[in-house]
Amino acid sequence: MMSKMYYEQDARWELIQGKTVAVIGYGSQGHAHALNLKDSGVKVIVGLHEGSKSAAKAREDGLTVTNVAQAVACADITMILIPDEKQANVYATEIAPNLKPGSALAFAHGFNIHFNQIVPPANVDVFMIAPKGPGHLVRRVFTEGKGVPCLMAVYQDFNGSTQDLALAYAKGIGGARAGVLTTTFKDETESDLFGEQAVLCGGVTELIKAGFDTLVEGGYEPELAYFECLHEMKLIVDLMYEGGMAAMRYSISDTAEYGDYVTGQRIITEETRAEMRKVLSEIQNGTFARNWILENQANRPMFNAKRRQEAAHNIEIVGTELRGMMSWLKK
Ligand SMILES: NC(=O)C1=CN([C@@H]2O[C@H](COP(=O)(O)OP(=O)(O)OC[C@H]3O[C@@H](n4cnc5c(N)ncnc54)[C@H](OP(=O)(O)O)[C@@H]3O)[C@@H](O)[C@H]2O)C=CC1
Ligand SMILES: CC[C@](O)(C(C)=O)C(=O)O
Ligand SMILES: [Mg+2]
Ligand SMILES: [Mg+2]
Repeated sequence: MMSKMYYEQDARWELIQGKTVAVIGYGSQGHAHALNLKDSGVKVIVGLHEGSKSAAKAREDGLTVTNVAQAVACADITMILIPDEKQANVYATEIAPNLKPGSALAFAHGFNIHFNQIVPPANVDVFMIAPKGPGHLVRRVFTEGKGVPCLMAVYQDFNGSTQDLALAYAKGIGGARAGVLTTTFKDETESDLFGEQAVLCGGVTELIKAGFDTLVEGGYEPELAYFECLHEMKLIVDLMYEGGMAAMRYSISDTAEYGDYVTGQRIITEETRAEMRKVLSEIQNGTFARNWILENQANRPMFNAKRRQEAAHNIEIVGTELRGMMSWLKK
């Protein structure tokens, strides 16, 4: 059975009204949560470290900025929105010693709780509101009067109303305009990691590059390969986003639809599906989390090398040139 979906009218706004939210971090999610909450009438303090690059931006945006310890000390809700790999250390040194008993600790992703990198004290509420979209869209769609759907989970219910508090928080960032689905920290963490690795980020970028490389190796112009494999991806995904696969297939030619049916399964084969199951099991058994934690402890040798290699791929060079000519992409 489908989990219950909550909307704005289900939220008990009085639980967050008059409260102070410390948003720790002012990056992709941080700026969106802080600004959306402020626009919803919630008191927000942004907590950042000494010498933070984003502090000036937060102040320019009209927010109060302090160090992390001070922000946490006066907060009723502390939302941790710094990178996952930095959270455990900042939690131990600056957040835990300043958490008010009876306050709430909140996350937008369950990694650190689920994999035991953060173990909260028993006298706080612990919840998650995880927007199912990038932070910049969480802000953009809010300013357009819409919202990004969110997952909601409660890990610890000290005050007895943590789920209602979480829902009020989701309303404050605009998520309840689109719908808020209940889940657990475990299910959000595992499904989010799987989705971004196998489908949304890892899967899609490798698929696009493989298509681009095949066309270029076949003698076609890189510009043509870029339009075909990357640019048009958004247009096709937009149709699926709006109406599912059937709506996309309604809009494309029957030739494309026939090609879709006969070729798709030659690309995503049983071998690919078996590998997906392996990826999922390595997420579930903690192998991925351990590797990511160790990679950071080693100062990211693999991550940094891969970032450099990926930036040098021909599709990025051609894409930068072509996007420079797309007047509609310029601010
Ligand atoms: N990115 C996304 O859209 C999504 C992210 N999430 C989750 O949200 C959380 C935040 O991710 P994301 O928004 O990508 O994070 P970002 O990488 O965008 O966070 C960067 C922010 O954290 C600050 N920061 C870095 N180190 C510290 C520190 N030691 N103390 C205080 N502030 C610090 C940075 O400051 P500085 O100015 O110095 O760089 C910057 O303001 C994660 O749990 C993630 O999994 C969930 C859904 C989607
Ligand atoms: C898809 C990547 C994501 O999970 C997200 C934007 O939802 C993330 O961790 O950034
Ligand atoms: Mg995600
Ligand atoms: Mg994620």
